[in-house]
Amino acid sequence: MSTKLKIAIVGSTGYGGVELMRLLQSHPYAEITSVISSSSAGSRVTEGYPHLQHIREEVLDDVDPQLIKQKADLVFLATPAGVASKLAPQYLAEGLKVIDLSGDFRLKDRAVYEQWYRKPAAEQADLDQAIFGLAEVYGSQVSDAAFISNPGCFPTATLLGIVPALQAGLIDHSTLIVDAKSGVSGAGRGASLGTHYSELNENFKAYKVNQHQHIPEIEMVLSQVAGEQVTVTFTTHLVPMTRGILATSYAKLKQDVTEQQLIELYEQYYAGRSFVRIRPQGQLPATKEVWGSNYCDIGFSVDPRTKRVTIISVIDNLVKGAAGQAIQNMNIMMGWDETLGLQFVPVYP
Ligand SMILES: NC(=O)C1=CN([C@@H]2O[C@H](COP(=O)(O)OP(=O)(O)OC[C@H]3O[C@@H](n4cnc5c(N)ncnc54)[C@H](OP(=O)(O)O)[C@@H]3O)[C@@H](O)[C@H]2O)C=CC1
Ligand SMILES: CC(=O)N[C@@H](CCC(=O)OP(=O)(O)O)C(=O)O
Repeated sequence: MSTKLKIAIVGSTGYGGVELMRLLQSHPYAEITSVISSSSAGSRVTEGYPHLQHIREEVLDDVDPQLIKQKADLVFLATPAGVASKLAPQYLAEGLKVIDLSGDFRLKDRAVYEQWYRKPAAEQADLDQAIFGLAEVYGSQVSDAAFISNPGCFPTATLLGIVPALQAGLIDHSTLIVDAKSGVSGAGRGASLGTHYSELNENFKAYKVNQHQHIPEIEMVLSQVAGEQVTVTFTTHLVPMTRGILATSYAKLKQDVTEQQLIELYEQYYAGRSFVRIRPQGQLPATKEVWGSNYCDIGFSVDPRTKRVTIISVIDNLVKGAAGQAIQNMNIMMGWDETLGLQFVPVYP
């Protein structure tokens, strides 16, 4: 390919933005041409992130859509909730492709967004344009898109773990319970009481119980897959580690199924997809086994006593849960192999 796709990153001073910068360095067909900050335009990326000494476009630009249009073809938005709903329509109007990492365009019902995010929702016409970028479930829609709403980190791990079993009619969805744990980088770079060292270290806590904004996103997809309304009990926990999400999903089985049958079902469902790895019988995944990579690893345990299945799925929240999945979506949008620039082996130990 002679000319590379030009990329702008809004929110490049945050964790999602900086992870996009790290990953895009090794993309063969894309190059970063603008890094953008709403609060520090004119300063240098390396002031906040000295590990990025080699970045060529290191002076931060402003969020101005016309400036970005001159410099880029595609914009990643890695901004807090409530920002992309205003910026994305402006970038789309300039003819830019947009991939939003926030929750602003995932929930198609404005009232549901406002209930869970407690912010004004995006306009309905913009919501209708945005394709929910869970490629392993909605692949063909992603390949036709110019505007992608990247899934949330917890929904990515949870949905990839549950969807094949639900679609095959193997689980009673009214019994679904999901227990999810995240490393602290999931909360972004900003300091807060709940995430500073002495609150987090040697500690393990549940948060946003029955109030997490990812509950309606998980229910939206599971309801589409089941063809009827699905509700879940979903509890998030903060773990004193930097990266990683582990989701444990429990459900009653509707029929006798062995672990080997589940493995075969999932391998079939994800055939041709590069980033979901199904573990062999008796092996359950851990967060370190996907650290720094775009993989989602899934393992099963069936309990014949309770007739329940336990599904464990793990991702790196900043890669498959955010920047890596966003680049995977960019690759699919552009008609490229989904693995371009993402063929990392997890960092271990
Ligand atoms: N961290 C994670 O694991 C994941 C995060 N996400 C989502 O991705 C988005 C980014 O998350 P993350 O990088 O962790 O968050 P951070 O808090 O680390 O960074 C967000 C960045 O957004 C920029 N920003 C803030 N306000 C505005 C504004 N009004 N206009 C433009 N830019 C603004 C800030 O940069 P500046 O002040 O320089 O403009 C800031 O650096 C969030 O919506 C988050 O929920 C999704 C999946 C996983
Ligand atoms: C550890 C931690 O605090 N994680 C965040 C993830 C937030 C996020 O990614 O939010 P959106 O997907 O809605 O943009 C949380 O649980 O709220």
